[in-house]
Amino acid sequence: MAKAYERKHRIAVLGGGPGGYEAALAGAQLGAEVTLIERAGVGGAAVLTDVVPSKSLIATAGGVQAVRDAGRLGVQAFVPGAHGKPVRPEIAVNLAAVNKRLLAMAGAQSVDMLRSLEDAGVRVVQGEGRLDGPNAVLVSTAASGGTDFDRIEADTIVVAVGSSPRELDSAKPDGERILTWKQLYDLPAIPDHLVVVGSGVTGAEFANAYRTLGAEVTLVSSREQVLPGEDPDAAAVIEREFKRLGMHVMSKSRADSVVRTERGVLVTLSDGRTIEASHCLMAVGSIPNTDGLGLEEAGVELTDSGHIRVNKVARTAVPSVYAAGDCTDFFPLASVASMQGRTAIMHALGDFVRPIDLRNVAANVFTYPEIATVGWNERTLAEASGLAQHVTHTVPLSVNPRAKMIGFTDGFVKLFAWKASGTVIGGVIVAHRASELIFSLALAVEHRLTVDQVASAFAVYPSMTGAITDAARALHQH
Ligand SMILES: Cc1cc2nc3c(=O)[nH]c(=O)nc-3n(C[C@H](O)[C@H](O)[C@H](O)COP(=O)(O)OP(=O)(O)OC[C@H]3O[C@@H](n4cnc5c(N)ncnc54)[C@H](O)[C@@H]3O)c2cc1C
Ligand SMILES: NC(=O)c1ccc[n+]([C@@H]2O[C@H](COP(=O)([O-])OP(=O)(O)OC[C@H]3O[C@@H](n4cnc5c(N)ncnc54)[C@H](O)[C@@H]3O)[C@@H](O)[C@H]2O)c1
Repeated sequence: MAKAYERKHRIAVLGGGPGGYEAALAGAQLGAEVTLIERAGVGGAAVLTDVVPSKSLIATAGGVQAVRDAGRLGVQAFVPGAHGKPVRPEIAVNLAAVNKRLLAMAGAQSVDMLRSLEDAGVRVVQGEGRLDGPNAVLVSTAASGGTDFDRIEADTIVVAVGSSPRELDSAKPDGERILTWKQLYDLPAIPDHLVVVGSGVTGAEFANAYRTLGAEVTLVSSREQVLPGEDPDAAAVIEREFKRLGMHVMSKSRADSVVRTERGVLVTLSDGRTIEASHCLMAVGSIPNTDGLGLEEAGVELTDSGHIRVNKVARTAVPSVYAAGDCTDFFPLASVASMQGRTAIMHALGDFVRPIDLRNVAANVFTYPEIATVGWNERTLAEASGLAQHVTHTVPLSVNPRAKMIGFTDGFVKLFAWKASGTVIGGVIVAHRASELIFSLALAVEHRLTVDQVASAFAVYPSMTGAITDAARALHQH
């Protein structure tokens, strides 16, 4: 057998979502022999069932919202009714057509990604994989015409198997009326009344989108405020907006059970109250797909929740096994999965590696308005109180000229900086398309710019980014 340095480094990647995809591409780019094993489709849950379909549905809801908001700018639509009296036309959404469009888009993106892998020289094997010790993967390929078990030996294994919706025994999804977020795209029409259980990011995004598309929506939120993981001021703006949209928000309420009735569903809360509705979406979190993968047998350490423990370069407790994405104990975000996948391979192959700093991750909640965040936040700063002192400033969008012009003033830009040095350490933007505005703050946080450096960059006039430079200017220390 050739010595390790005389032959190509062999990499086996388990799972083809953002984590596995990026790992495989990076491996091929660095000259390794890469095999990627995927049981469903390249792109993973991110492309096929989670990020791409949900953000496409939200884009349609955004279209509806834009038509409704046009009145604020003086745009009116009417058709002549009886006796020439103007009648307002109704907005109609053909959900079957919307779902068809977004599933086609997701499928096409998966095919594009498969082609990119193949063009890069990655061998893609369709099948269900599991570890056979720290240097081999067993793949069941019978369903796709291969041998029952292929054994792929590897110098490095990257596990990127993602996660699945958490299911409650007392509220089992049936794919028709009681649904996980993966089953929403079979709906032929907008539900009459959708109960959304769980007000984390997934629940909040879907509740917002379906309400905007015309469904009656009840959001069952176990906490005092929706979006408990977000900046409290930002979550308050969203909750206000939900109520303005006519959503029923039931705070401090837990769903005990959800059952089918003749006409729909019956949701029973832990305090005994009940809600009758046509459909129920369960958005109560995820569990990692790490069961039965031979991980612990190979020496890989898991947390109590079944997530794979990894360090900042995505390495597990076993030197030859790395892990990326939702199956790890890092943030469950597509961008983080990709970064972990790339970092794992660069580390394994001895290339330049920058350890991942979770604090610098930019994230976005695709509600209307959106909440974009990066860096330190009020909670992490409170936990670290006494260690360091910070200053903060908030600019409401109601004073931003561009926001006023486009008729959208419900939001703000909040900046955090160290008091002594003026270094920007975090920010929150609540705005229409906040996801497109946060990058400037992500750059500032990642590269430790000071508030004065941010303030001295030109922002276009008029623009929402003007609120970022305004906030930075307000934090100038003299
Ligand atoms: C509704 C929703 C919306 C979201 N929106 C966003 C967003 O806007 N932005 C964002 O950054 N994140 C978003 N996320 C999170 C994002 O989807 C995940 O962080 C991302 O999918 C993680 O990528 P991954 O590579 O870890 O796993 P996945 O995308 O889950 O891919 C894992 C792959 O592994 C395969 N697999 C599993 N087990 C095996 C096995 N034994 N053998 C072979 N293959 C296997 C699966 O088939 C799957 O294709 C959203 C999540 C949800 C639920
Ligand atoms: N825009 C995005 O980037 C995006 C979108 C969706 C998800 N995600 C990722 O997925 C992660 C998980 O988000 P999530 O919302 O799916 O899960 P989550 O675990 O963050 O939220 C689930 C919520 O459901 C509540 N809950 C649990 N059981 C309940 C019950 N019986 N009744 C009422 N409420 C109950 C929990 O208290 C929790 O607040 C996010 O942190 C994010 O990283 C990202």
